[in-house]
Amino acid sequence: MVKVAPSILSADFANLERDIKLVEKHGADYIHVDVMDGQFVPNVTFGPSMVAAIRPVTDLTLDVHLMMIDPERFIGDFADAGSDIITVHAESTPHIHRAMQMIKQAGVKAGIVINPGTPVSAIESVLELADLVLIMTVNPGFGGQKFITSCLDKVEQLVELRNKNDYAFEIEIDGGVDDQTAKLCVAAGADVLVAGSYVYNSDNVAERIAKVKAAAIND
Ligand SMILES: O=C(CO)[C@@H](O)[C@H](O)COP(=O)(O)O
Ligand SMILES: [Co+2]
Repeated sequence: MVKVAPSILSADFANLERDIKLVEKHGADYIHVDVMDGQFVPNVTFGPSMVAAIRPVTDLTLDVHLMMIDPERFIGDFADAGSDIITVHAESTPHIHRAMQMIKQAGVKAGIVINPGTPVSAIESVLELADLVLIMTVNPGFGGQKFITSCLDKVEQLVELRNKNDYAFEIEIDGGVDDQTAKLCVAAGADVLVAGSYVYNSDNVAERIAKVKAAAIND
């Protein structure tokens, strides 16, 4: 069954502990933490102290998505804060291989992520280091945007590369996931689906998580 990673970007920041426990109770697999620096993306969110604050609140995997310029500067801090996966953008540093090495050396799972405008070929040389490959299906910076279907071609390419080379990374999709787009993601070969507004902007979080997971069963 596909894993679901609710993004706390769409949670109630004044009630974050409650909102994290709510999705944990209703079948979430990871907690997706969107870190934005106001430079790589036109929005500002959390730093390492937020990861440290939510670490004791949940046993779920903390899946930390760094949308920041030169993320190498903060990998140690995010690792020390209790991140389980740290994912860096290929577009965010000239030293992406070093950034991935640093994450692994810190004892954390290493993720690589590409924007809608970046091809899979840009990350082929670091796939051997990756525990997770994240495909953005919106331009990063905000929740609640429309899913860009053409990005799913990249998921199919990654499945092929993983098979051909015996890589072990999970394929995660982020942006515009709902009960309908989730079916397309699963059909393309995704293992983990981030869902922010679809899960949290609802009175029935349990049903929303169940509907995303059901995408794997219906297809
Ligand atoms: O990384 C990002 C946005 O940059 C995401 O993780 C969003 O938080 C997903 O939100 P929805 O598109 O699911 O509302
Ligand atoms: Co994200």
